Amino acid sequence: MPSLASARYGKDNVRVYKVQKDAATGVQTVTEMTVCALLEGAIETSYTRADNSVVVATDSIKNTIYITAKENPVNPPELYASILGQHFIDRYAHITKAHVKVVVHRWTRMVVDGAPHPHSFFRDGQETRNVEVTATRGEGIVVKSGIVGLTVLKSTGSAFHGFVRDEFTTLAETWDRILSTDVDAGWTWSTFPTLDAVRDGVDRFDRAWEAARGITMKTFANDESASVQNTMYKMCEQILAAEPEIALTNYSLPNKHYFEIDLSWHKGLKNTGKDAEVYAPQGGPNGLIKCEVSR
Ligand SMILES: O=c1[nH]c(=O)c2[nH]c(=O)[nH]c2[nH]1
Repeated sequence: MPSLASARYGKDNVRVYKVQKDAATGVQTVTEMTVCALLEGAIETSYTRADNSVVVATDSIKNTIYITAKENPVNPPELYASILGQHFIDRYAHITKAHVKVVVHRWTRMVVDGAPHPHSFFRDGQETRNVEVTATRGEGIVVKSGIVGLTVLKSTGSAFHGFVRDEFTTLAETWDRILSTDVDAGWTWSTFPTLDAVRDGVDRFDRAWEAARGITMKTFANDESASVQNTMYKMCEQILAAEPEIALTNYSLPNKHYFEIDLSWHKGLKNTGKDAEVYAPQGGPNGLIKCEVSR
């Protein structure tokens, strides 16, 4: 006899834009985000017995996402996601858990003739600021923050040697290689018992995002990297040190390979080792290195 092992449902890919207008100065500030909200609770009968009386329509969930954005701050995204998640478990007695994901897209203010423009912005890269919140009745609010899609490259200052050599190995050891990745970094906060606890000291979220972004770039740039594994661990250690309320940090980093090209067949051109200048960037396969570091 089959039984429903788990279920959640809601609205995904809800695109939201909010503008804040400073009437005194005329300066406008914009936020664009993509929101997903999924609910769990006593909803089994909607799956097993066609009982829609327990279903908050996904259309209503979408409306709630807009209304919550209108009536509350959308920054920092950790606060907006927590307000939205808490709303669903407060409002519907049979909903016990709400999962909210917010992806914030970059709109960076233009500088025109040396001055910040009051209402014009540009997309400076595909990097997003991501937040995943789970609000559970009686258990508080779990918040995970992150950076996704920050593409970085260093042209030297990276090595990889001393790895296992056996009959499966063709890779040469290297003391100088290109290192490039798309940063996916996360940091999970100690569970907040209430929404008020999220609100108290709300500055922690922007501070941590700035710190994590800075640590990621500075460590990537300055570390004489022995491997992706070791460099990412150093990043995690520093993020934990920067914010006492962060319980866990994680990275997931593709190793985007750049292969040397032997051009010696053409007029003896030297383009390998210390003479390497022209490389072939690879699509795939790529390495994929992950870790989580807790206190
Ligand atoms: O930093 C690296 N870590 C690896 O595990 C690995 N494996 C590989 O082929 N190249 C690399 N580089």
